[in-house]
Amino acid sequence: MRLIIKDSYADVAQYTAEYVLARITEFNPTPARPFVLGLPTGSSPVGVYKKLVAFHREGMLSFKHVITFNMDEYVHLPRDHPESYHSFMWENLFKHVDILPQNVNILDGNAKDLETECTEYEAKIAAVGGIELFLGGIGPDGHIAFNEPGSSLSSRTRIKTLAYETIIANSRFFDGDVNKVPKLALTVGVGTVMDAREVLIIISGAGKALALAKCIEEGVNHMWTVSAIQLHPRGMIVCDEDATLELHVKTVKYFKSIEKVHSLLTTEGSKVGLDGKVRYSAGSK
Ligand SMILES: N[C@@H]1[C@@H](O)[C@H](O)[C@@H](COP(=O)(O)O)O[C@@H]1O
Repeated sequence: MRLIIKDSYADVAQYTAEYVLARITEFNPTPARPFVLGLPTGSSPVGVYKKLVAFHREGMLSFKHVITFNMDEYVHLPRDHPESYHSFMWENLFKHVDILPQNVNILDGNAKDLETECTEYEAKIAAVGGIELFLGGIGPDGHIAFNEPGSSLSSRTRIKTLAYETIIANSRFFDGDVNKVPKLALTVGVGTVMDAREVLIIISGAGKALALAKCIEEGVNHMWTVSAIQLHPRGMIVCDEDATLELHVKTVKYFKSIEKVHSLLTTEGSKVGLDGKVRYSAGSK
């Protein structure tokens, strides 16, 4: 697993958006071979979405052949409620880019039969060949999507009762009133996220520091569902310095050194040696 540590949230957003841009660009999606992208809501991806919109406006990125699947949605919150995840996604990303509405998939928390809605969601993901890249965030208790502590690490899309801690955390979007926060949600499972060919989790702020430490320095554990990423062949966490507060200095230095060596292997980085000295200048043999 890669842990990329950036100075600030702004750098996390920039890095993640550039990563998504690069992956879609190199995939070169077509109608017959679309790029399938998993997406989160919450404050963590907001800066990423702003950058993706900017790339689109600059003509660098098209969503024409991108199919998206969102992670989750509240149950029985009207779709047009300002805090529904439908509203969030259209406001923050979809209405600003050229995605085809029929390519947007968000669980319907008002479906007549919620269980069927979940089963069909999994079937839809499978029908388009699975998810290429799943972006995610986490809650302070280390949950991905709405996979609260204790969720099975092989769980699939289903109805989930929210943990009290999550209800409190999300009350900031509902006038600070816990009573207004829906208590149930539909969510992809940990297994659904981990089935993606690549998983990138954004973690920022001191409030997520304990969860990051549990995920990086301890074992895979259903009480910190994000830790399942340790088993993923292409898992990556992009975090800011604040989120590293609970990590050992040794851990932070280790992952930073890995990224330093990694950047040396790229064309740009290869001009500078591990000692920081320029090995050759552009144009030299
Ligand atoms: N279901 C969502 C998660 O998918 C999200 O990762 C989390 C963190 O939100 P934020 O990024 O605002 O901290 O919020 C909710 O619980």
